[in-house]
Amino acid sequence: MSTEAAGADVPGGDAPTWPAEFAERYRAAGHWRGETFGAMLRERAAAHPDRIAVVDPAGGADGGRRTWTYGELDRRADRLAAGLSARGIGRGDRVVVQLPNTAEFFEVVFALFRIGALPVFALPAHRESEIAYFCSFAEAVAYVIPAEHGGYDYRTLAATVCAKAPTVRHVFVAGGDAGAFDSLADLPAEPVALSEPDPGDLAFLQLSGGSTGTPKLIPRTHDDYIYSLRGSNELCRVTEDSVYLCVLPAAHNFPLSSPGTLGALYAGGRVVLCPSPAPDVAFPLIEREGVTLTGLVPPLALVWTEAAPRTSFDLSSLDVLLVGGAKFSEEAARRVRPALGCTLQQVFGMAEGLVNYTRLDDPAETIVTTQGRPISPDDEILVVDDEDRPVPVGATGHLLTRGPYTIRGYWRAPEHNRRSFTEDGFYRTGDLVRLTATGHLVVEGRAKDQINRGGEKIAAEEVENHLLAHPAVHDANVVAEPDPYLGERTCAYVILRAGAEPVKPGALKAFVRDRGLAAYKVPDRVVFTDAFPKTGVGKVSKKDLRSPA
Ligand SMILES: O=C(O)c1cccc(O)c1O
Repeated sequence: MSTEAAGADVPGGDAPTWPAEFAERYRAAGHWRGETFGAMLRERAAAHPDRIAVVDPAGGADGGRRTWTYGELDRRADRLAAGLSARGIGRGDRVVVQLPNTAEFFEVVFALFRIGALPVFALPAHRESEIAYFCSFAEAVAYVIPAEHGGYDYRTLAATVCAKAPTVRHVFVAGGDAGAFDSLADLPAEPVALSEPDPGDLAFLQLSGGSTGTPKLIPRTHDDYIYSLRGSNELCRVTEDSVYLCVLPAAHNFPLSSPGTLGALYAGGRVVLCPSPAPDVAFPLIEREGVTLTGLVPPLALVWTEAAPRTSFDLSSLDVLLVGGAKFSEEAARRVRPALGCTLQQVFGMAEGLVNYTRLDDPAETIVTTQGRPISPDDEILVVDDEDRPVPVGATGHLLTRGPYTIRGYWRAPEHNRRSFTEDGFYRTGDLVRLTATGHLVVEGRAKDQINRGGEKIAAEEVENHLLAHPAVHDANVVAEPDPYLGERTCAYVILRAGAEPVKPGALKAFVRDRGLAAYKVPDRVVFTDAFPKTGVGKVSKKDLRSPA
């Protein structure tokens, strides 16, 4: 294994990795098989070059349907890899990829995999604050954007980011007018010989929902991630006949890997990119493309469940609906099969690794009342109290986990890693769970300071820091409050400076938005207060802020 790229457990490495005896065990068990993403696509393309890999319903030159076969995706990845190499992008380089659900996402990502460069998976919703941070922290050499998407001009964002992050030498624009930057379409070149990365090398950096002021980067290897895909495919029964509809942002870990687009491609199946999660966009695609499975966050699952009984589109090809990202209420879960005519599969996962699924043949009660069990027999689960002592089965405690596809540390974050991992390498998920007698996990809440806004994770501290930058703000605390649709929304409790100019809630929200924060992180509600409730030792009690009663 190349210790440099994988970040060995040695001083100077970018991130801790698995100790040798664990790596050996995971290899011996057949979990890590020495596959890489680049070789995976090459093999699939050789085995079935003419089978369709990717359907982009609006990606054609005329705005119509565009399809790429495995052969074409493979050729495109090779040609783009050659073009990117010619621009000096090489092994281990970081490239921030912020693309919507379009076919180019896969062309770019597989080209980077071929080079051994690391995509950093940003979301289309991210703005200057997040992107400038990812680019600077990751010392990214390039940044890939659409020209425009959802009425937003990413070229303007890129100009700001470049001014703040001097390591970014290239901005590549996929589709549309590249403006001052380079068009992705101009890059492809005659394929060149590139040496395959090692399966133990990092493949990409995924984003953490996090609970700290700055998002953390998650280093995933080819070996570990491909194992999670293979395991997911087995549990979700993904085969070459599967058609996965990618509704959520393609870069997010859930639609990427659980089993997601990469799982579908691994199986030789088909990926259909959904440009919008709205039923009037997704339902016609399900009918036309014969979609067999998809993944949704709970608020979208509610919308689909309500819309399905009234639709004139034929949804009968849909076998499995995965729901995850936030807790799905039992009542909503019960409505899935009657409304959509498919099997619900709950998934409780995290970009750091561990993914749990209800099994397709679990009893109906288990499927609606639990968040499933781990993919792997080698996923180790501990449920502990505040002192790290195991709680009895059935009691609620902190979820700790270690296993063949769960990271041993964040990228370049040694101090944070000391808090987020135990000495023997268990990841402290920050989730509160209980285990049922059948070994299924039930998510009961969370201990980390995070808001889960319909599946979008928001670190309270990150938003608080932006509020604190306002001249009239003395102190701020951001907490979750219940929302019937999102599950949770954000509420910012703010103490204004004595004698400061009066400021309205709307002005504070606008202030945060103007600082370049993704819109989903802007507080839904701002409440002014004179004091925060305190705990016994005088710390702010977020628990009491959450339930003012
Ligand atoms: O991050 C998540 O919320 C998530 C949910 C479901 C499945 C996953 O893989 C995830 O990473």
